[in-house]
Amino acid sequence: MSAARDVPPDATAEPTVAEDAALARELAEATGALLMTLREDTAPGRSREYRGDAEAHDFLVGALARHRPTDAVLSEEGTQDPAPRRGAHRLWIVDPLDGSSGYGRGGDEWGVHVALVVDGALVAGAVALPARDELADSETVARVPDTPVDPDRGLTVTVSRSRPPAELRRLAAAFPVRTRAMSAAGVKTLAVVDGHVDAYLHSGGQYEWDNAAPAAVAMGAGLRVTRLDGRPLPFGADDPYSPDLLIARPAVHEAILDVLVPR
Ligand SMILES: Nc1ncnc2c1ncn2[C@@H]1O[C@H](COP(=O)(O)O)[C@@H](OP(=O)(O)O)[C@H]1O
Ligand SMILES: [Mg+2]
Repeated sequence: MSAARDVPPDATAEPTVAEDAALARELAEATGALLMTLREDTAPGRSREYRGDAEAHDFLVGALARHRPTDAVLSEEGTQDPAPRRGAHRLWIVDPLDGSSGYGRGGDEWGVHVALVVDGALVAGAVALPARDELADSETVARVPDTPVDPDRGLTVTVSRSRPPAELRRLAAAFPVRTRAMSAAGVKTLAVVDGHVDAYLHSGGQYEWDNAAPAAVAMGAGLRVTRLDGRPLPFGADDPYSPDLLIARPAVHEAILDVLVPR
């Protein structure tokens, strides 16, 4: 009997995308539960925020090491040295606690992000918003209907509460724009996925851990996710800086890019 036949057919096979998305969901939910318990056990303030960041990171990265021991991980709270993840075939990009200052204060606009990039392409992700009882993953999220833009009604756009994008003014010159300020990238993204707003627009900077899992869920829902010039978001770069983003259903995405990127 050959050595190859001693190995069960799928023993060395990679997990499927559905298995990776299910793991992302399971770990986002479990990390969120840990953060809910910590929030109940601590007083509002910076100490709760710092403990949330650190304890969620330790739990999530530990769980990934057990479930996917050979995969690389980029976490907001982990090492910023790109060497261990450079060129990784499979790279998990996680934000153990996005919207950490709101978490520290005791609000509900915060979340847990878990995403997987394979050979530089975003393939799966999950976002948990535990204080809002929301959990979504790229495989099971419902498709958003691509309703056309009504130019008279205009668009509702969610933006950072603390750092609203300068591009809003250019949009508002083209059609009526109502803005909805929210904290945390996952909160804003799920507001688009749930149809509460038409688009999430951000500029002025972010990091791959802020938008990888939200982007995966949004793409799973049939939304378009790009930079503000229409190029794809970067994932797996040595520098995890991610300058800007636009998440919207295709008809809205096109209408906004028509304004922002004169063609
Ligand atoms: N201009 C900027 N530069 C760097 N990070 C930014 C940024 N604007 C937003 N972010 C990050 O993106 C996440 C969502 O921000 P916002 O709530 O303002 O939309 C936050 O992550 P953290 O909460 O994990 O730090 C925040 O730090
Ligand atoms: Mg973040």
